[in-house]
Amino acid sequence: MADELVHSHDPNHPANLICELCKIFYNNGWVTGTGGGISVKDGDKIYLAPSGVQKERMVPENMFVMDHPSKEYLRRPEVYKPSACTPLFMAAYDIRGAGACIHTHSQNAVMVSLLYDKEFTIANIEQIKALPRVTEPGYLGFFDTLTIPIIENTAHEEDLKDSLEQAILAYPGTTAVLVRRHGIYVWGESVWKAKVYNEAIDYLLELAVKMRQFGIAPDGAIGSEREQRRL
Ligand SMILES: CSCCC(=O)C(=O)COP(=O)(O)O
Ligand SMILES: [Zn+2]
Repeated sequence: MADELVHSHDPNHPANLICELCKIFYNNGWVTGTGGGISVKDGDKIYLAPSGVQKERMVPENMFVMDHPSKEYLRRPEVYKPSACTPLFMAAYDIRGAGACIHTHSQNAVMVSLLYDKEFTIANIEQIKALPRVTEPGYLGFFDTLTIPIIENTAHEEDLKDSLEQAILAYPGTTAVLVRRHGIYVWGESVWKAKVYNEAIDYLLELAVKMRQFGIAPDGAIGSEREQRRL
């Protein structure tokens, strides 16, 4: 097998990064119980994790490598199947030209998907400034509203492909899609941007759940929370 594709002493090699980042994600409760994962693109090569494994225990030799232009596997460990998230990751690469895509089973994402209908919105929170405008250069501002579409879950992860693609096209400004009762997909131009976007979004999802518990609308006008405190 083409082991040279995944063996490297460079900590920034995609096969090493996937293992390192999945440990961090596991410790955040984002990829526990084998759920979730991350894919990284390096030039024409797409690095993918195996399906159904403990994501925090993976080693570089477990990785699949796909040639993006031909969609042929350059490396395919025989004992595993590629992640069921592969068609979803491919949507981020094909439609948005992403450099990495993260999928988590964050409870904050699941809770928000239960509290909101078609889309999640939040405004006037400093952390929004970590997120990109996407349709134009630069980042959202404090007074902007972050909107993330929500799609319905399916019995099998790979069957989410069509609705995820539709959501990406319907929301050209989004860098994430929530999946009801399941989790979230977040992508970015590079692995580090995807990581930061996922962290910022998860922070905002958690905050929104807490705000709603206090009767504060996460996309409400500034000052409305003070009205709430006076009640
Ligand atoms: C309990 S995990 C169910 C499958 C799933 O939702 C997921 O994200 C993991 O898929 P993979 O094939 O990468 O293990
Ligand atoms: Zn999943």
